[in-house]
Amino acid sequence: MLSSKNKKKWPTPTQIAGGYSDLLHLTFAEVYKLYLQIYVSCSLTSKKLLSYKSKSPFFNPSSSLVQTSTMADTTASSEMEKSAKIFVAGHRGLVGSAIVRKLQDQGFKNLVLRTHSELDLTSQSDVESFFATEKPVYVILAAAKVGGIHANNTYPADFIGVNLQIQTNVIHSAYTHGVKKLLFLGSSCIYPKFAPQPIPESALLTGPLEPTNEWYAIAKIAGIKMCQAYRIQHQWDAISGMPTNLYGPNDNFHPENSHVLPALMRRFHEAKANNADEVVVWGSGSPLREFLHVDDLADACVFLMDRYSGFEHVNVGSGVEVTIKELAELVKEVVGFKGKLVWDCSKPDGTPRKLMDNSKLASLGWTPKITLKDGLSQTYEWYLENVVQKKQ
Ligand SMILES: NC(=O)C1=CN([C@@H]2O[C@H](COP(=O)(O)OP(=O)(O)OC[C@H]3O[C@@H](n4cnc5c(N)ncnc54)[C@H](OP(=O)(O)O)[C@@H]3O)[C@@H](O)[C@H]2O)C=CC1
Ligand SMILES: C[C@H]1O[C@H](OP(=O)(O)OP(=O)(O)OC[C@H]2O[C@@H](n3cnc4c(=O)[nH]c(N)nc43)[C@H](O)[C@@H]2O)[C@@H](O)[C@@H](O)C1=O
Repeated sequence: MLSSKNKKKWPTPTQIAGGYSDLLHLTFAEVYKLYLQIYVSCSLTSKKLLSYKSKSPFFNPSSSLVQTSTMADTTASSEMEKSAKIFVAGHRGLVGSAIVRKLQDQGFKNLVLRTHSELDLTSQSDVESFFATEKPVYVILAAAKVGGIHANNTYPADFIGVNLQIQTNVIHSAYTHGVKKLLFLGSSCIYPKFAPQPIPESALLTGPLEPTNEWYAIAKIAGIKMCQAYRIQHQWDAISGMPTNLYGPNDNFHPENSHVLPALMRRFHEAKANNADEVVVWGSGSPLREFLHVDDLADACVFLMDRYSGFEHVNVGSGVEVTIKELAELVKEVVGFKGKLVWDCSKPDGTPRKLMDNSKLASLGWTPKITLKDGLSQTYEWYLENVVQKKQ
């Protein structure tokens, strides 16, 4: 509310109209009317804005609404019970499979898992009856339409549509059927193309997105906002983690639709196997990317489920970035390809740099463990055993 103290400092309408009527070549009455219109409209807007600000955690995280609604701001979290039923959505993907490994390592035995063909998460009625029947206690949402720069750029309708459907169905049904806590996973592409580096969580919605993946990014931003909205309105414990570029076992090694790291691993491997002289790499090689091994991400996801219950999403990165050229040289070395690199500049570079600011997660007590070099060697071994040998 505008205080009466502030109001008294304003000149009276008569003073204003008298002072400006000559200057503006208007009659005293015209200036007086104009002033009153501006004054009324400004004070109404201020009142509306101040009333919104006093209720909104975006403007005022310590507002009374936030204080009385325990879920809207950060609250104490408790560890997941080892016997609790946990639904890991997308358990056969890169992230979901790593989360299942991590949970099993930690002694969680009551996991509920469904393949895409057993449960299509884009079907609202199927998701609804799954939750009604299974009644999981915790949900980790790692099912999504995912792909690299080419896939994102080529299938924008799928990337926005499928992701909005999956996350809306799962988040809403999880809430409706009494799930205790849900973790939603977004991606570093939610941030503006030219965000400050390293990118803090607060950079969300501060500038235009990278065009090659804006459709996917908009869906992911909607997921974060949906979790926040359910926290505010329903005091429900939905949290969001934003992973950087990931890699590891069970990645997608498709030649066009995958992310850069698995794409290059496959291309270098096939070039080596075929004694090729050169390998084509997309773009200029100058973009910077931060890579995190998926086992580190899985560890962070379980950590967040156990220890974090906050309104704001949390970045999950490695803190280490390389240029695409450096990455290509590293993958080439790990695979043992001896030929040369050729750059295809007709392909998009995407965002020039996206290094996450990981200080929030670090301050909670989590840090990554796997170096890029070790992670690459381990992933290549996995690729040889699980993709190459299975084809033969
Ligand atoms: N990979 C990366 O570099 C990054 C990933 N992330 C996020 O992590 C999460 C997981 O990604 P990732 O593991 O890489 O993706 P994957 O493509 O490896 O796995 C996605 C999983 O979701 C399942 N899925 C897709 N659509 C449906 C559907 N309609 N119904 C049921 N299941 C479905 C897939 O099953 P199926 O294969 O059978 O279709 C698959 O198991 C996503 O939210 C993604 O945004 C964030 C940052 C980086
Ligand atoms: C995780 C994140 O991943 C996507 O964003 P991205 O980081 O741009 O993803 P990318 O791994 O596909 O490319 C990284 C860089 O690498 C270059 N590059 C070289 N050669 C190949 C190549 O052969 N394949 C691919 N894919 N890229 C190549 C490529 O030109 C680009 O400069 C989002 O769409 C979205 O999915 C998302 O959130």
